[in-house]
Amino acid sequence: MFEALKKKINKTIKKITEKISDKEKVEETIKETAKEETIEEPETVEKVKEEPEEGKGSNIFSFIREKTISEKDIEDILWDLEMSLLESDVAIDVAEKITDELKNQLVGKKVKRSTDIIEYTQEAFKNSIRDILTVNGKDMDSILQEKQNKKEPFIIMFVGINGTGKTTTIAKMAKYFLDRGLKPVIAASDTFRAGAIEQLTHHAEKLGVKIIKHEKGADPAAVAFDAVEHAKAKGKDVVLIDTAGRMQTNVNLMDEMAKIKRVVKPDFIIFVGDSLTGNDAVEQAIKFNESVGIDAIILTKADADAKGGAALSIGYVINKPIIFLGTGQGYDDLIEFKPEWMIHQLFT
Ligand SMILES: Nc1nc2c(ncn2[C@@H]2O[C@H](COP(=O)(O)OP(=O)(O)OP(=O)(O)O)[C@@H](O)[C@H]2O)c(=O)[nH]1
Repeated sequence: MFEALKKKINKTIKKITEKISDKEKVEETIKETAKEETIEEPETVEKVKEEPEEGKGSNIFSFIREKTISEKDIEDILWDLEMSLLESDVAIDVAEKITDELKNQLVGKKVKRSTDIIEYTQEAFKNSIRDILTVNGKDMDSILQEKQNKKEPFIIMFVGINGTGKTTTIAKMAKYFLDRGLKPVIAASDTFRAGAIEQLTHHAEKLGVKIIKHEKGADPAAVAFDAVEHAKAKGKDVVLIDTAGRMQTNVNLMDEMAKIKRVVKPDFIIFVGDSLTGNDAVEQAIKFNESVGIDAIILTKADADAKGGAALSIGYVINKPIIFLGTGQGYDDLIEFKPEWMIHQLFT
């Protein structure tokens, strides 16, 4: 997951370290000290730099003369970084924020050893990524708890275009609530395609979850309404509403979403996007947020996503948190998304 993004970060850290470390000076000092201390001379400076773990060659790193990092030292490298982030489908605002924050945090720093540079640059990266990913929003668990206290069903509406993995995600969420001892019911409100109703029915049967469905072409809001009524009557805890996803630009579709919203007043609206589509997922999220209003994001197919551009950008751009990532086709392939989790993926 996110291997390409991880590579870009490591490459930038390496480039900054090489640029700031005075290579000639290091080589010279290594030779002198090797003579004085009769320590074994390393083959090349690069070799030592490739092994910056504690203890290994640590005396070598201390030979770099103290230096203050200047803007000039890193501007070209940050420019290259920004370009390569854009190539990875990182949104422009996010790519700019990362490079600006790196610049702010690094320029003026005094460094004595290349390990300082590695450490500072890594910290600067982590801080800027943490800032970008930390988006406050409605807390799903607190709302669920409130609804439980009131003995009312928690109503979640899922929006997003076809093919992103919305149906599979609804099934995964049904499993998520089942695993927590809650009783979900599914509303097949994508009545535009018969296939969607069939597919959802298949998942519901496999999970042993009740599905409320009407014929193809029926009013999606009526299906959602019936599911909520069913939940109230049968003491179900959560209503999971599927919706159509013809095209995010389709006015009728957005009207349909607005009608479902008006009729069932969902407690929580989740946008489901395919992380592999990068900037397209971000654009879709913007459109759905503008016309329906969304509370949180689930990004699917993160297991196959090397770029990580959508995961890094989508929450920041629409100012709504990613709450889960889809990581496979199985019902349990859903992980809670936390900024620290992503930082861990990128830096270990
Ligand atoms: N690898 C992987 N595949 C996924 C994930 N989520 C969904 N898929 C697959 O993506 C394909 C599309 O998923 P669906 O759930 O059918 O997508 P949808 O958005 O409901 O699309 P429609 O059925 O066209 O409305 C299916 O083959 C899923 O198994 C995921 O997190 N990882």
